[in-house]
Amino acid sequence: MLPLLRRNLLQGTRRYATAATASNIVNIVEVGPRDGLQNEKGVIPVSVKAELVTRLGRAGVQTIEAGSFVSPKWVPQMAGTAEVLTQMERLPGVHYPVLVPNQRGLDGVTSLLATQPTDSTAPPFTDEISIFTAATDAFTRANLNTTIADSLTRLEPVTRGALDQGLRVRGYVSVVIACPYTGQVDYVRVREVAKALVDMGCYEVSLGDTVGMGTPAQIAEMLEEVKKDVDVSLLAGHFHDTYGTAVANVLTALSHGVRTIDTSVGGLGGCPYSPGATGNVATEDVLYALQNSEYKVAGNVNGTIDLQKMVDIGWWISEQLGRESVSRAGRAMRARRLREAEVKAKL
Ligand SMILES: CC(C)(COP(=O)([O-])OP(=O)([O-])OC[C@H]1O[C@@H](n2cnc3c(N)ncnc32)[C@H](O)[C@@H]1OP(=O)([O-])[O-])[C@@H](O)C(=O)NCCC(=O)NCCSC(=O)C[C@@](C)(O)CC(=O)[O-]
Repeated sequence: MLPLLRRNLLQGTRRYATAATASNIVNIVEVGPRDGLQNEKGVIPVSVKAELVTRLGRAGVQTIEAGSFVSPKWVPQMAGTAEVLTQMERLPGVHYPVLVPNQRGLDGVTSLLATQPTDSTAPPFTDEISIFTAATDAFTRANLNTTIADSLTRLEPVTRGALDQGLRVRGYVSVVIACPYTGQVDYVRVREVAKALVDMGCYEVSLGDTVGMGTPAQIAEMLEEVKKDVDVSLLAGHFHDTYGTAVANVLTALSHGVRTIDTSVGGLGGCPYSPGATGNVATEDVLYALQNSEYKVAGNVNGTIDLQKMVDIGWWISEQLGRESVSRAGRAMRARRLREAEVKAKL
């Protein structure tokens, strides 16, 4: 326990001790620029991706997953992440994690960091990587071309290498409820993989309902299983909204002591290896749902994240992609604003 505690302190883990003493502060990890955009069919210019990250930072988001150092043959939309990191505005104290699947990905991050002038007072291009695996071999094969066991063996030296150069490491476990290839998932497997990632050195493990099929009852059961081996303060929830249960799943996770939630502005996204899955729960929907609740979302605009700005960003990026925002709160708030403007214009 002690080495783990020390490592988490070093890595600046999002903090509180146990569910019983959990604070009411909710941390948002905005994954729109990565999970949101990775599934797009068309090519998205680097300038648009960089502007998206910049806008999210200005809206008060404290952690923004900025892209991936993965094979462009596997996920073409994430090509150019190094350029995104150099072009976007980087704000002090804001984390910009990037997804890394292997040593080659970490080498890309290391090379980029080496180009940062040593006398620069600007925040680093990034201070965090995210590694990822899954709770089934079938999904791991589709996503990483290997098994769970091999992925963990590969990721161990990557994690060590990242920690050695002072980077924080976050872990993902995909398909924690259902797998698009093998169906219902064994939550014991989720617990084992999550524990392996924590033991490896991850300061936090994000549990992904990749397919977006999970119901609140299933999320609760899965979390209670994982919590047998992993302290809830080290867990995050990552819920896709395919069946419309994502906000309910967020509330369930919070009631089970989870205090970090991955969200995607405008409800962008899907997973290239989970056919039919829709985007992550929309950031705007989570911010809206948590208003006037016992929870307070952490952020850098008046101590929180600016919901109106997020609605505008959700619409802006959706229009860049040639469609409308799918955030329910984003749509309703914009419609209301337009209606009010019309009424005012008639006066
Ligand atoms: C891991 C590999 C590379 C294995 O793929 P592989 O084909 O077994 O690997 P390889 O070593 O044979 O490499 C294939 C080619 O990719 C290159 N390559 C190899 N590595 C890199 C790298 N890091 N960056 C750039 N290029 C790379 C490598 O050099 C080679 O190029 P070639 O010789 O053919 O020209 C591949 O499977 C991969 O990139 N997978 C990433 C898939 C991915 O990004 N999925 C989406 C993210 S996960 C997700 O969305 C779920 C999550 C996190 O959101 C949570 C949830 O919702 O559940």
